[in-house]
Amino acid sequence: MAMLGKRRPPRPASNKSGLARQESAKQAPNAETTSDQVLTIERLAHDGRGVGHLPSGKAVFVDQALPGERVEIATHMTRKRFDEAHIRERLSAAPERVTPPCPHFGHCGGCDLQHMSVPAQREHKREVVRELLFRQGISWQGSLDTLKSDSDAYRRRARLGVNVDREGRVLMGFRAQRSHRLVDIASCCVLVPELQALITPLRDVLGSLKSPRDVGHIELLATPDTCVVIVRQLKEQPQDADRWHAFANEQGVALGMRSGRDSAERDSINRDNPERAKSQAGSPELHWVGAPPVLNDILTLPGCESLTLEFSPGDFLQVNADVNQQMVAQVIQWLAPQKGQQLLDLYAGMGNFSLPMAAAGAKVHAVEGSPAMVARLVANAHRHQLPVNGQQADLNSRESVNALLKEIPADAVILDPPRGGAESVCQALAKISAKPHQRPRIAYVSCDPATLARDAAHLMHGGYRIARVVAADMFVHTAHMETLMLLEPPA
Ligand SMILES: C[S@@+](CC[C@H](N)C(=O)[O-])C[C@H]1O[C@@H](n2cnc3c(N)ncnc32)[C@H](O)[C@@H]1O
Repeated sequence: MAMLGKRRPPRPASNKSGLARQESAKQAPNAETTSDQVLTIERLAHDGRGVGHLPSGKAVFVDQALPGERVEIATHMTRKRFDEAHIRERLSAAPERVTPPCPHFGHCGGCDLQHMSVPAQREHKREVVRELLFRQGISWQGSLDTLKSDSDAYRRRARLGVNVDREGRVLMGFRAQRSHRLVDIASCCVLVPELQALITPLRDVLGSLKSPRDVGHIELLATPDTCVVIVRQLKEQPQDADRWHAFANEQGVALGMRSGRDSAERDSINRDNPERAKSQAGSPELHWVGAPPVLNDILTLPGCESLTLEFSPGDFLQVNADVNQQMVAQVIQWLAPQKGQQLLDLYAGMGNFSLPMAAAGAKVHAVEGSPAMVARLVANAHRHQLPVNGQQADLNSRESVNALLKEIPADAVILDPPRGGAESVCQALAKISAKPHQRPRIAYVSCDPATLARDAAHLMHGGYRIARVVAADMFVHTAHMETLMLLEPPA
């Protein structure tokens, strides 16, 4: 169902815009007042911006514009090959346009697609997958369904920046799009309800602090049994500590403090994972106020007892619990592990795929880069008495990957890499020197369809074929997505 045509040269890991390459940019002089043009939007870019063309043929990426709309634009950035603009006046509206549910949409950079209906967002994401595969010479003619949740209030983890402006007002929120400017928020409709309920009390406590300037950011996390608030306190302030303790008691949340200056330490495994690197790199040690909470994720999958996975605050956690369970169920359904089959779970984290696969009968060898997460994964498997072997390895290293594939001949492989993808692993799997029918089936779970397409092309050049593709709407109202792909070895 997927045809492999002439292949374009591999593209670098995508930037968020899906544009071919970063170019030097110039702020358009007086763009706000002088550069008004009327355009018809032709299509959506990967990041959800509308794309139109000036009479000269130059492309323009327009914030919050939808295909078919006529818009008068104001250019805010000019580049050599394209401009970037926003809508000055919308002259017509596309049928997919809806009123954004959040009052902060357009200022806050947390969401980029709230002006589109959710079905249209999902169609756009499916198109992105098809197009990125096509760019790698892969024409996917098969179905492309979407795993989705009924609720848009999905985000069980968030990091809110804190700042004090020139007038002395305390701001708490997310960064504006393509900017470091903090947007003050009074609500956030994509957070799970337990975290939404903390926004006003957090604003109140921040407003009552003697030194709000000494708060860097606040991390929020909701598990099935508890809510966690971790405060990054840049300088210890004992008088403010009391206020935080009172907040934790009133709200019934577990409170952690990271106080003091950043250390210079960097966790090398986080280099490929900017989100986690940001939240962990060099942060001072975490101190719990009161007893440390036990953080659990609970997987309830069809035909399987529920599985409890314990984790620590800095660990990778799939942000949308409902869609995550559907992804795990999908991978189990595709690989249909038989008793005794050997499975390799690569980029295994705390065992989100390893444990359910072992519970379904497979012998699992799980590989993860972070030593702390390997320990967590092994402990989680041990608690459930499941046959999971944990190994720490850098899966970007060709030597490690080649040794691993030689040592553990697998019936099936799960890949769930960070945004940079799993190029070394896929290049090695493409060259594996087993008889075709002994080569493993591969379930690839990706958070960047551009690197997935690149890696799928490597596998197809090694004889693999794409059997199934599914999009997972893990991050509703944003241009981010997960994509699942099943690749079969040659018959
Ligand atoms: C997208 S997460 C997936 C985790 C897990 N499969 C899950 O579903 O929760 C990617 C994982 O890859 C790990 N990782 C990042 N770079 C790595 C590398 N070079 N080698 C091995 N693991 C790496 C991260 O620590 C993280 O746990």
